[in-house]
Amino acid sequence: MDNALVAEDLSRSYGDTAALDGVSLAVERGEVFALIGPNGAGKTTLVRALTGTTTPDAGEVSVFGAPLGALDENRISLLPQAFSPPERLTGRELLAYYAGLYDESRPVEDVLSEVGMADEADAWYETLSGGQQRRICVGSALVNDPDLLFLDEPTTGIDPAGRRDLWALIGDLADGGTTVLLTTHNMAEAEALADRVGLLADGRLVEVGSPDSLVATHGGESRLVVETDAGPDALAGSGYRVSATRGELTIHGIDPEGIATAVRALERAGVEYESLAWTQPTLEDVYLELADERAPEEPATVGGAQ
Ligand SMILES: Nc1ncnc2c1ncn2[C@@H]1O[C@H](COP(=O)(O)OP(=O)(O)OP(=O)(O)O)[C@@H](O)[C@H]1O
Repeated sequence: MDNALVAEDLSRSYGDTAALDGVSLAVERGEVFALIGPNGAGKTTLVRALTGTTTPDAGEVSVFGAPLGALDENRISLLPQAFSPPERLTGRELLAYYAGLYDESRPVEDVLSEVGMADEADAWYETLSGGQQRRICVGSALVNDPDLLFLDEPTTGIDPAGRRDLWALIGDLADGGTTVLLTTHNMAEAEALADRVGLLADGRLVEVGSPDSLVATHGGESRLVVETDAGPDALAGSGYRVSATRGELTIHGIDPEGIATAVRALERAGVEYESLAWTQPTLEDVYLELADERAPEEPATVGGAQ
């Protein structure tokens, strides 16, 4: 396998906190790998250990087959989560400043247009909106045309249209052979971009797989969500597994071909509803299941097995 990045048994503690607890990971060349996990799981620490911006207590990192210390810095780039650029510079000047740090760099104008900032390029960075600033930050990570790009929460604060533009840009970079490792709290982002997703929890990589395989293994069942004031007993005796939250009944385990029958059961039971939505499990369900961010919700079984 042709790996861009290999980490073996990385550990990093801050006092009593084990931010990384034996993380091993390999990312193939040209792959987009998304790290997800709750606040404090260790994602930023892992990115920092992989880029040499923090030194792990134990473990090894190699990039393009060489130890991190021997790497040509022109080949990698990091968009950190927190970015404090020099003050009193415009977006264009900032990108030119970062471009000047490399032996070879891309034309600043090209990068400005890629991140959608060509029109605001002459405004001072500190006067830009949060999302516009984040776009300039993303641009600063692209000026050296890296082979391996680390993006720590790249789209935080960016509006939905801008986020889609950045997803397209990241997709294009990957299609062009750039390896991308990103962290995100946006599961749609991970699902849209990543070839593989790794879930970090308490400093450990607890699950790695393609979005589809993770959803198939951990996502749970398809379901029909009914917007109604009816309670969970409304379908008693029907054999459906039903759970209720305020204003909603969820009928679990409904495949597309079972939708019509479930709707007839609702009508037979006299359940009045505002809307119906059939949903398939997503990466968000996987996340909630694996990261255990909510108490497990056991659907009440009404009237026996379906
Ligand atoms: N410089 C530091 N000093 C002390 N503790 C730290 C430091 N950096 C990280 N930690 C701790 O290490 C743990 C992992 O933090 P990290 O920032 O890597 O998590 P994260 O998954 O990136 O979180 P978030 O999603 O909130 O950005 C946390 O408990 C954090 O408080």
